[in-house]
Amino acid sequence: MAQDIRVKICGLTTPEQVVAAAEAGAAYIGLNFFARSPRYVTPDLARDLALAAPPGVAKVALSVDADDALLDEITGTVPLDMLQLHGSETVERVEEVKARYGLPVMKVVGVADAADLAQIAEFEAVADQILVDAKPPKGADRPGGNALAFDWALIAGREWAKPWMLAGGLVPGNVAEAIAHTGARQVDVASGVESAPGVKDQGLMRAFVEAARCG
Ligand SMILES: O=C(O)c1ccccc1N[C@@H]1O[C@H](COP(=O)(O)O)[C@@H](O)[C@H]1O
Repeated sequence: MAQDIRVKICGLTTPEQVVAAAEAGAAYIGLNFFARSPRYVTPDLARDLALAAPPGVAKVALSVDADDALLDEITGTVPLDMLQLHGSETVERVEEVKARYGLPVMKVVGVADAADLAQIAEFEAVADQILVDAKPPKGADRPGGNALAFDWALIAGREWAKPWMLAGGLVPGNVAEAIAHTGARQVDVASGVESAPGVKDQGLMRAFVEAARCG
C-alpha cells in the first residue's frame, strides 16, 4: 500500500527538470545556491525555476553559511517557501534568518556517529524542520550532495518534536529500506536521481518517488 511520504528533489537546474520532478510526485524542489556545487544556480535562474514549479510544490533555497547580502538577493529575487541552511550556522543564526526573512527554516544536521545527534535537539528548538544528512567526508569540497549515507541504525526509533527529513546517499534502490529503518516520513535526494552531476533523470526521479511511497 502507498505510504504518505513527502519527497524533496534537490539541485534542479532547468525548468524541464522542475516540471519532471513535480510530475514524478516531488512535494519539494531544492534550488542550490552553493557556488562550488555542480547543482549551483544563480538567483535569476532560480527565479525561472521557481516559476516553473506547479502550485503546491514547495520551493526550498539551499545555502551554506550565507551572509545577509546573499540571502537578501536570493529572497528578493526568487519566490520561496523555505530556506535550507546547510552549513555550520549556529542556533543564533537560525533565529536571525527566521526573523529577517519570515520564511520557515530547515536546518541541516550532519550525522556520522551518535554524538552528532545532540545537535538535533538544539536546532529543533528554533528551526521549523530538521534535515538529517550524512556528515561530509574529510576533505570534501561541499557539505552535502556527496552521495554518502550514514548508519541509519543511529536514528532508528528516534522521535523529534519537529518535522524532519532524511538525506544522504539515497537512491531508488535503498530509499524504501532507509524509510523502514528510520521511520522517516520525508526524504531528500540530490545525486541519487542524476545521470550526471547536476543533470536530473526523469526515470530515476519517478523510480525514487515510487520506491519511497510503495516500498
Ligand atoms: O547537492 C549539493 O551539491 C549540495 C551542496 C552543498 C550542500 C548540500 C548539497 N546537497 C544536499 O545534500 C543532500 C544529500 O545529497 P545526496 O542525495 O547524498 O547527493 C541533498 O539532498 C541536498 O539537500
